[in-house]
Amino acid sequence: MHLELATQDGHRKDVGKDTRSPLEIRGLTVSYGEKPALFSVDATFEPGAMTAIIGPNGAGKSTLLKAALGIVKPVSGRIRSYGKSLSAQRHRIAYVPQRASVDWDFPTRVLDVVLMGLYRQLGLLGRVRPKHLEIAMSCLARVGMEGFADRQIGQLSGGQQQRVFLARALAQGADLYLLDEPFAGVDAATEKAIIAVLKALKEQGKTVIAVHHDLATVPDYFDRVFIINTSRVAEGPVAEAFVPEYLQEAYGGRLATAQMGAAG
Ligand SMILES: Nc1ncnc2c1ncn2[C@@H]1O[C@H](COP(=O)(O)OP(=O)(O)OP(=O)(O)O)[C@@H](O)[C@H]1O
Repeated sequence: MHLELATQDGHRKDVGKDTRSPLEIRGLTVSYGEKPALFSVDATFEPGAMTAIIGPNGAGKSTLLKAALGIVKPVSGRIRSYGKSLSAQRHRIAYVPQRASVDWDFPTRVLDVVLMGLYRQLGLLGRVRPKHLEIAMSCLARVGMEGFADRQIGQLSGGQQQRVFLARALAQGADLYLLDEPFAGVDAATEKAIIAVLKALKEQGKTVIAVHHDLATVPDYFDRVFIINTSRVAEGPVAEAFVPEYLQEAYGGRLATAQMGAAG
């Protein structure tokens, strides 16, 4: 059974762990044109774990996250979250999109981006109260960006932008965090800061699923991997699934390149 209490800041506090899979995918096929981007994918993500989604370029990793969020419509398949339909659980899922997919010229303050994470609490009128500002500022502090609240997002570095989007996800107080290449184009300090935040979320029993490219850091950062190349190749704990046999199957001759990319 799963119980939730509302804390003073309005965030949910879990008093009993939800042991149901935060994301369960069955027979998922997605197609943008004739060739499927995902074909008959099954996946059961473990609650409270950090899972890396890995696979070569064009393998369908981003598409898998987008389908899990209902952003792209599948041709067929079923997606459940914590035992219920996606629409019933959407509020429990936070998303940090690929940085390249965001329009950074849009005139928005850092603080406003983070406040977007509080959309459920702000309600239809969107009236921002002191408690909302407090939550937003504390989320910015968690990613080391409290000094940038009044800046325009377009004026930030890539690493700073990524931290702000993570702060927005934190403000949502979600249980499942989906991140699309959170370390792409960020500096080493930001990468360290982001991984620390993600590990802290895991300590709180949250689930983290991230599309990840750097194979060298998989064992340090993640508990589990989901390896994909249009279809599922392997899924499991790093020690069992992150092995040459499956990596070779997914990357083929591109494995050497992927590893070199990871090392460099
Ligand atoms: N909006 C779109 N319209 C048409 N084709 C698309 C679209 N988005 C993705 N695709 C295609 O679907 C396939 C899977 O793309 P996706 O971005 O999910 O892969 P990926 O594994 O995340 O790739 P990468 O590692 O290069 O980011 C690719 O062949 C891509 O070209």
